[in-house]
Amino acid sequence: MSNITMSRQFRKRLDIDGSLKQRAWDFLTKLMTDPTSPGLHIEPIKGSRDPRVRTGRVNDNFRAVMFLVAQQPEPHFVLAAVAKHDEANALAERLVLTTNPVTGVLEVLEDTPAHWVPPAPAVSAAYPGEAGAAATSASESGSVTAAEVAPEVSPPLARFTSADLEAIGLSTSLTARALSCVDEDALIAVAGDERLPSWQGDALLALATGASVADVLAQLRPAQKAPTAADAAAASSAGAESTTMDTKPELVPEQGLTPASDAEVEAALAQPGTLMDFVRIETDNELRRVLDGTFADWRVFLHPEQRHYVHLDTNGAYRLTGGAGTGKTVVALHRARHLTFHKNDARIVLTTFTRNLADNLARDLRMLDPSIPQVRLGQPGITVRGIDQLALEIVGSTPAEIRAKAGGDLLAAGTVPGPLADREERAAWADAARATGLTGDVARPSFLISEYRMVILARDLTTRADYLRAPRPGRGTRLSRAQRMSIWDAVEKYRRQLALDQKASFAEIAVLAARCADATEAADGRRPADYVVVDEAQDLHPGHWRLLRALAAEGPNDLFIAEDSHQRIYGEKVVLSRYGIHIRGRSRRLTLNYRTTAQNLRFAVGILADTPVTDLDDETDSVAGYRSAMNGPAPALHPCSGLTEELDAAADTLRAWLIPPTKNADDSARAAKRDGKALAVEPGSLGILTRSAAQRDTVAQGLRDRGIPVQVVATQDPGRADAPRLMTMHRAKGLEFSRVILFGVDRNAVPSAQALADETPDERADRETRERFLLYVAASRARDALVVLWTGAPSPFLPQ
Ligand SMILES: Nc1ncnc2c1ncn2[C@@H]1O[C@H](COP(=O)(O)OP(=O)(O)OP(=O)(O)O)[C@@H](O)[C@H]1O
Repeated sequence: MSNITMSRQFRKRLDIDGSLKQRAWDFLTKLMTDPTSPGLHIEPIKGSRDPRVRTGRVNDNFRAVMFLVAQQPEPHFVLAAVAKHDEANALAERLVLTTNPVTGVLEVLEDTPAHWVPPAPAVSAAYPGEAGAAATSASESGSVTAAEVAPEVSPPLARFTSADLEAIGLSTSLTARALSCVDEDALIAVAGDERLPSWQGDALLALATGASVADVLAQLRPAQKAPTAADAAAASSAGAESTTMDTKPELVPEQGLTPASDAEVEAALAQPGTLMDFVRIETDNELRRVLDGTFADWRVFLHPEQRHYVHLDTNGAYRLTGGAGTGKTVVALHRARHLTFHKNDARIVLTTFTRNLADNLARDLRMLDPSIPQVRLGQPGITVRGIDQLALEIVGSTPAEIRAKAGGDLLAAGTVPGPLADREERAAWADAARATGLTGDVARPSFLISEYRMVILARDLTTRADYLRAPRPGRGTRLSRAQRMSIWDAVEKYRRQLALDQKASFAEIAVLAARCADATEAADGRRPADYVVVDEAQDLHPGHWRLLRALAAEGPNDLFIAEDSHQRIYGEKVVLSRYGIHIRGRSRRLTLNYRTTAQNLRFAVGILADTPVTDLDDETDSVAGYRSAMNGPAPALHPCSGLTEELDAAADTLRAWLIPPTKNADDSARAAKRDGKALAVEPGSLGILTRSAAQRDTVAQGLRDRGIPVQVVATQDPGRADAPRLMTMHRAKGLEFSRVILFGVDRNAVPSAQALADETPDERADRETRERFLLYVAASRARDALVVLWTGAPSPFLPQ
């Protein structure tokens, strides 16, 4: 038997050449069960820099390059690479398994001075410095600042000296390169280099976006004391040789690398930075989990921050926020899985805003770990549901007598109400307002729906007297006593009608479900879940929060909330403490974007334009430190003169993306894949997003007329890979695409003039903010490329 640890590069290579995967599975299972098996052909390499290096036969052409790092109690192999025979042997000669002397992170480095240094960054012509010049300067003075390197510009690392960067464990040459970057794009080119250990690129970007040296070290070495300013100063004045708290004389030397001892390797495997690039595999099941499916980093290699929040034991409700694409959903999935191991027979609810998003969560959870039971509510395992679906299930499954008692004013004699569609809900309020003679802004269905949801249901008000007295925090429109009286008349009328129809809005069903869960607990002492994990929480309304509070008893790890206040596109702002959910002091933010290129991210953040945003704790939320390590083209902005031209532009863009297959397409695709180059995109990974459903249907017809088939995604996603997906911006919430066209981003469409007109004057400002957030959500769905089209005047939300 043996243990194996697999590097990200090794796993990735198997995906580039899919046929290797089965062979790798055979090789690795054999290696784990009997490392002495002669079929493995494990051989040391003569003259290798690291004496522990071995190669093994994966198939006739390919060999694995690995390190045998321990023999006792069982052999332990660290798999570094898989490559063609000769390439593997050559690599094996040069590779060294080492640990970073400062951070203790495991690193596989080539023992050649140049290899791990990324190509020269694209610096502007005005920039006088060279990486070499910076390095010379650093070695002469012991420390050089980015501002010294490029005095006439404001480099992203201007706040730091070379000693600062070296104190984190970055090599002298990488430090020089990073400090020589005059703008963010240049730094991303350096930091995003695939060959760098992941933690190093991330550390550079974190420093560039506001983190301190101490912050970076605290994340990478959580158990150790972060250096103080005095430590840093001492390190700086002592020069590179003594900047580290380690006793080693040199920081990440680039030649003459010292192989790490077995004990150092063992210790490194526990470091969060190591787990960004390495995974230890001890069982067949774990091996299957790592190898199965297409390569998806998120299933195996988490950022140290993400890992922290997955494993964190909380004292009660906990909130994780972060910009679009920072991996909140990934953390929610891993955390739900982690909680299944937390206690025997744990009952976990993983929920989100819509049924479609819940279907995606269920799919991704299966992808993450098919062995985790996805179960019905109340059973051991994970129940994945949209929050409204969950509410309906609870109401439906509560014994009739308990439900009847809990229902009170909201239920017709213990029935299970049918949910009202949005349209029906608006009509019911319009009828109630008309019937009771309610007039003015407060008679608008949009106002009444929100008053009912945010005040009456939120506080479970059942009498007129309660409503007349109730505080209405956060409501934009002030109400006189007479207005409240009239509104209550409308509420009674609305409720009577719904009781007759045996219907209820989803907001009412959520409150009913909360009451049912409370009543069941009072009757038999048990709530439906032990732990609740909720994603996309920024859009939940007070009824949802009451339900979430009622699902699991208050206690450690009871409620984990993933949200981004900048993506609130549906409901009004909610402050959780008003609903018995206390997160003060238990709230953190993710900042590394894994989805979008830095160019798209900058554009999406530009849409927010410093709009003041408060979070579920009523504290200011910001996008500080939000960063991406991926480079791509700048978003393309196309003004058009009319609908025809806009449709032509969309069709041309899609055609260019959907490169038509040529005679030799198969060969070139295979070659591109083998070389790790980008392929022409899958049609189903392209997204076209519109502000309204009507516009979506116009675009569908327009594109089909131009010979481009599209899949219109309304409620259910057909999920076909053979045509671009067309949907509203609202429907795209929580999704992602390789490339996106935002269609019709005109002044009247975003913000939607119709949506604004629907609101009372006092509620209009919040609605406008939500329209801005909607454009931010839409723009942040694109991974690689973003095209924005409009006719006439552009949306005022587009960044200049
Ligand atoms: N550790 C990781 N390694 C690689 N990819 C990751 C990692 N974490 C997240 N991703 C990828 O980044 C993308 C965004 O992740 P995710 O959907 O979890 O972000 P999010 O914060 O929930 O986004 P949004 O708020 O926009 O819904 C996904 O493609 C996901 O697979």
